[in-house]
Amino acid sequence: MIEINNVWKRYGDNVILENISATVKEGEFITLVGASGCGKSTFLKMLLGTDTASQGDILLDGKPIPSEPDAERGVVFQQYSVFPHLSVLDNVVIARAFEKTKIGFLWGSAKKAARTEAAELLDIVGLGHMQNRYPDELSGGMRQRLAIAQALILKPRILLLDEPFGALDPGIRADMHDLVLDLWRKHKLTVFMVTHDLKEGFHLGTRLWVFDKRRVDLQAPNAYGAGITYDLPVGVCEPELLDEIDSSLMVKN
Ligand SMILES: Nc1ncnc2c1ncn2[C@@H]1O[C@H](COP(=O)(O)OP(=O)(O)OP(=O)(O)O)[C@@H](O)[C@H]1O
Repeated sequence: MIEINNVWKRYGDNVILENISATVKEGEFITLVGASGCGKSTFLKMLLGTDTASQGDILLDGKPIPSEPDAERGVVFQQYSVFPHLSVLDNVVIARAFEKTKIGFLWGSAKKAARTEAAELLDIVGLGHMQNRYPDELSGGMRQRLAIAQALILKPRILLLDEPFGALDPGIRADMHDLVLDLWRKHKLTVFMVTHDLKEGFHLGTRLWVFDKRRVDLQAPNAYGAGITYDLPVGVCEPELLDEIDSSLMVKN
């Protein structure tokens, strides 16, 4: 489904990502971990289409990934991306409205259908009872549920999650894990999720990627970028390897 071929990303002389190659099948759930600033978000942006590779290519079903975001790729960021002046329900409806009309407004039966669909999704993410409330009345976990509902109303095949639960308490995070795993299975999504938490990476999904620099020049710290140093199936990792990765990330984070 997705082929990443010798992808490099540079900003000026600063090499961020270096020679990344990987193949991802439909339905995989990949968690990405790596030191702060190593280029995980940049990588997600290239999958989303808001940033482009400096070299190499990313193919989706054999074709270059579209250079603009589209409904195939839904995204949820750590920073809440909700509209404060709209109700919870309208925040989900507007995501559909922008997709359909570019001006973010629906009429008649299209509006009714979008409202029904949005209400169903809010039930699924556990916000059915908050439909008429406003974002500032929601907790952090609830706002992330809302952001997930906004992404899902576009029926994406690929869900990109950039540290979506980083700001949440551990108990709420566990609930969100269950939600994301449930949605992944039910909607047969392909998921890429950035996390700072290696344990979260090993708990969720099917495959863990560790981003790190393979080579370092102390005189020129920006001369080399990060690659995928570990590509591991989730759940079968030796505890020693987990410790090894954990300590290498702790040194750099
Ligand atoms: N538009 C840009 N122009 C120049 N440099 C950029 C730009 N976007 C990101 N960078 C740089 O690219 C590097 C990687 O940033 P990125 O946000 O991808 O890292 P990250 O691994 O997601 O970090 P964190 O875990 O802290 O969120 C950083 O050094 C950042 O300053």
